[in-house]
Amino acid sequence: MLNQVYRLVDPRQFEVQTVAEEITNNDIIVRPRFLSVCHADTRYFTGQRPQATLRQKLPMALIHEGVGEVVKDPQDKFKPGTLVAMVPNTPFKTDPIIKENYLPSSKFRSSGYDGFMQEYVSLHRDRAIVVPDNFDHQMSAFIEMVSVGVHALTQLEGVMDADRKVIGIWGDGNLGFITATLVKQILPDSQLMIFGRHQSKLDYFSFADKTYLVDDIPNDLKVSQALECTGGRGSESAIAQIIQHIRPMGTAILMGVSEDPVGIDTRSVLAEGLTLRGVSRSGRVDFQRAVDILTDSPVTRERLQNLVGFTRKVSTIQDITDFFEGALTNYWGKAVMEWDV
Ligand SMILES: NC(=O)C1=CN([C@@H]2O[C@H](COP(=O)(O)OP(=O)(O)OC[C@H]3O[C@@H](n4cnc5c(N)ncnc54)[C@H](OP(=O)(O)O)[C@@H]3O)[C@@H](O)[C@H]2O)C=CC1
Ligand SMILES: O=C(CO)[C@H](O)[C@H](O)COP(=O)(O)O
Ligand SMILES: [Zn+2]
Repeated sequence: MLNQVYRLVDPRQFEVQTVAEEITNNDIIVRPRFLSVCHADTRYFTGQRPQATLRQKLPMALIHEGVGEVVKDPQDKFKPGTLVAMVPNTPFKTDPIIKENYLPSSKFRSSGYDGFMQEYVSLHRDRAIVVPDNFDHQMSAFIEMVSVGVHALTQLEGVMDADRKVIGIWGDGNLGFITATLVKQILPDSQLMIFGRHQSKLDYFSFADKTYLVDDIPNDLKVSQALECTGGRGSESAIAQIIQHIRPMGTAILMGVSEDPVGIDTRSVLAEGLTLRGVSRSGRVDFQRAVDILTDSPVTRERLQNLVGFTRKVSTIQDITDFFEGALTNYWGKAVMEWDV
């Protein structure tokens, strides 16, 4: 198949390249419909990754969050027109212990391998998860990020001690909001507290039990377990506050990506017997659990629809560039493009 792939060739510069692709009987062809931007994509778009990383990874199609319509299935199992969420992680090996998203042999789209900004995406058939008809399409575009939140909470469930009284989330942006909605479904008996930098963003977390600005947290406040959803330089102070406010032997799940190493007060981590668990990306099972939670919970779907922040139809390279520039200045919510190239 000859495919048109929209690749970032240099920071802020996209180019369409024609690529010959081999399709096997195990693949399906999907036409992308709604695509959502992750911070990882904006770091490539703006050239915030180190020069050596950019040299190694570009040219590359961005975007690892999206839904599309099945165009062709050689096995006729997916009907043409079926809406599917595309799983960006493509494993080539299995391991009894290491999950697919942590296997070094797996390929992750828009991080070294072409993402979803293509005319057609060829997917191994187990990388497509059917999206129910009653899901909002723009919200469905970021099911990948929901699956990351699901993966984080699944990891927390496996690691944490019996104290689930208070779950604290640091970060008042997209990942914090998604993870917060999931805490309400996965740990419904826990009190949910959000710690953020912007009152106007914290106001969106109306379903949380309590929200705090990070410079106004009571000294004696304690959380049982914590999730860090900040990233960048903000991770350092968020992790420091988590260490200060988590109960002894609590678990902190770290999700925010920082370009430079951040300092951690290991003396306190040791003294209090804390567990720090890193979480990155997600696998097929997390996507399926995410879709199941959304299917069973209309209120979660409604909350996540509130996270659609900036949308636009894109048809040309100029539209794509303008869309990414717009996503950079968008204050609240996910940037979702209707892919019409
Ligand atoms: N592990 C994974 O698989 C994934 C990781 N990520 C990463 O998660 C991070 C967050 O992504 P996203 O939610 O989309 O980004 P957002 O910018 O939407 O949200 C981050 C929010 O956290 C706030 N913040 C910064 N520092 C602190 C702090 N110390 N305490 C509390 N809040 C703070 C930010 O405020 P301000 O803007 O003022 O700094 C911002 O409002 C990024 O690094 C992203 O790359 C995203 C997806 C998956
Ligand atoms: O966003 C993510 C998953 O949804 C990850 O943070 C992202 O894949 C990290 O990739 P990179 O190493 O290219 O920054
Ligand atoms: Zn992402």
